[in-house]
Parts: sequence; C-alpha cells; structure tokens
Amino acid sequence: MAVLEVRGLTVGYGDRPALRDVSLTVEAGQIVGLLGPNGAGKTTLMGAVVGAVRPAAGTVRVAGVDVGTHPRRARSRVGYAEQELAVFPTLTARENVTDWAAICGVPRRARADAVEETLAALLLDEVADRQVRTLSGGQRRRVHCAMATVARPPLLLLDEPTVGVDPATRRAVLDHVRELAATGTAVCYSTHYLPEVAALDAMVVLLAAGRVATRGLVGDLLARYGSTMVDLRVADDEGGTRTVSTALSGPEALPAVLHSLGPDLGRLTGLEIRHASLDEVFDRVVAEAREPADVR
Ligand SMILES: Nc1ncnc2c1ncn2[C@@H]1O[C@H](COP(=O)(O)OP(=O)(O)OP(=O)(O)O)[C@@H](O)[C@H]1O
Repeated sequence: MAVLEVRGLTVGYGDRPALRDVSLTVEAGQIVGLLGPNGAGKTTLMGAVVGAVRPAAGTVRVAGVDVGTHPRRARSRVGYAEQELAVFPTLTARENVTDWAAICGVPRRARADAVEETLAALLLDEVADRQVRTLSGGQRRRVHCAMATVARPPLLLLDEPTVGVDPATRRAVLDHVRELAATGTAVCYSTHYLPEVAALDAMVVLLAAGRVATRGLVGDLLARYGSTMVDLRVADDEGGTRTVSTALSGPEALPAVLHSLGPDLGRLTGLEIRHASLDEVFDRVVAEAREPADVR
C-alpha cells in the first residue's frame, strides 16, 4: 500500500521553481533515500508532505489522506525530523520525547514503554535525564529524531538525520530506521551520505534542480550508470603523485586515455582500472540532469 503518494508536485518560491512535476510513492515498509545536491528540493518536498509548503500544482496524499484538503488529518500520520533541531533545551531528553509522544496521541499507558524503547534504540538511555541544553550536538540530533519516531507514525520523514553524528551513532540511527521499516513504517530519508542509502538498501530518488533525475535501487543505478574508471597516477614536481580519474568506455579506449596525458605520459607511475563509485555515479547523473538554464 502506498503510504505516501506524491503526484505532479510543483512548488515555487516567488517565481523561482523549487520542485517541478515531481511524483513518487513510498510503500509501507519501504525506505526511499532522497538524494540531490544542495538546493535540489529535498526539504521543499518534505515541507509539502507536512503541509508547510503550498504547491502550485500536484497532489500529496498520506495514508490516503489529501494534504491539500485535510492537512491536519494528513499531518497526524507523519513523523518529521526536519533539518533544523526542534528540541526544548531546558527539558531533559526523556521529557522532550515523552511530551512529544503525548502531543502525537500515544495513549498514556503505552507512552512510557514507547519512550524507553525509542531512547534505547537511539543510544540515549544514559543521557535521558539530562537537560537537552547540556547534550552534545549529535545527542541533540538523536533526541530530535526520537521525537519523530516515538509515536510509530505510518510515514516517517527524516531530513539529514545523521549530520554531525559519530559513526556508532550513525549505525544506531540506521538500525532504528531499518527496524521501523521492518514493522511497516514508510520512510523517506534525505542525506548526502550515499553509503547510508546503500546500507539501508533504499530505493533512491535523486533530485536535481527540482526534478527527479533518476530513481532505482542502488545496485540498479550502479549497473545503469556505473562505468569503468581508470585512475592514472602521475608524478608531480614536488616529488608526490596526483591521480587523474577518467571514465573508460572499454579496453580499446585505454590508449586514447593515456594519450590525453600528453607530455605527462612520461611521468605515469601507475594505473588502476575499477568500477565507478556511487559518488561518481551520483555526480554523473546530476551533471546530466542539469540543464544549462539551471546552472547558477
Ligand atoms: N523559504 C524559501 N524561500 C525562498 N527560496 C527557498 C526557500 N526554501 C528553499 N528555497 C529555495 O528552493 C530551492 C530548494 O531548496 P531546498 O531547501 O528544498 O533544497 P535541499 O535539496 O533540501 O537542499 P540542502 O541539501 O541544501 O538541504 C533552493 O533553490 C532554495 O534556495
């Protein structure tokens, strides 16, 4: 079942388009990784899903409820951790999460268990009784994330939830997201860290300049756009080496690639042929999606 259904969504800020004819669905239990360079429209899309941004065209439905016509009912089905932290600094971590659970309608008898489970999942139990203003940036972000997930909403929107967190915490956030998806939560997860999307085995929706540039599972995208790369290591004047990376269409193209080094060919110290990384695929798709008029 589609928990989030976005159809033909177009949003502008003044006369500046931020989203153009974007459609996507997130099914129950599915994780969609929303990727795209700065300004691609990821936050705007989430804003439209929670009814904070009014579209110029298109529709958004959450669990079958139209955001345009029933914004409150739709909003009550969404847990949203926006990019900006929204935590009460003088309340403890536990109080923040408990109060939010109450606001979201988690019944009183189930509240304490839901709060403790969520705090534990995000490795916050040891700091749960400290005022949030005394916590580190990464801990605060986890409290913010816990507030979005504590009510187990049908749809979870996480906007760059791992910014500034350490590797152990990142793993905890990813595990928590995976567990929620396994119990049927539909997740829309925006990030600039491509390995996270791969670790979540998410369906990638890549936005560029307000449009869906491509979509697919990570493996499919690598197969579709991934090329063979050659890294040429060339000695520089300072006694070090620099690496020149180029896409290689096939073995027969290698002489031409070497030739392109010109006089530097005599300084070649090594070469390696490898598959393109996810980052290189991402750069290529974004570059191909960008229209001349979009370059600013
Ligand atoms: N409140 C606003 N008023 C005017 N323009 C805005 C506003 N919010 C966003 N924009 C513009 O809309 C476009 C999309 O911005 P958005 O924040 O949705 O991108 P993003 O993909 O989330 O970027 P980032 O990766 O930097 O978070 C950008 O060109 C941005 O400058």
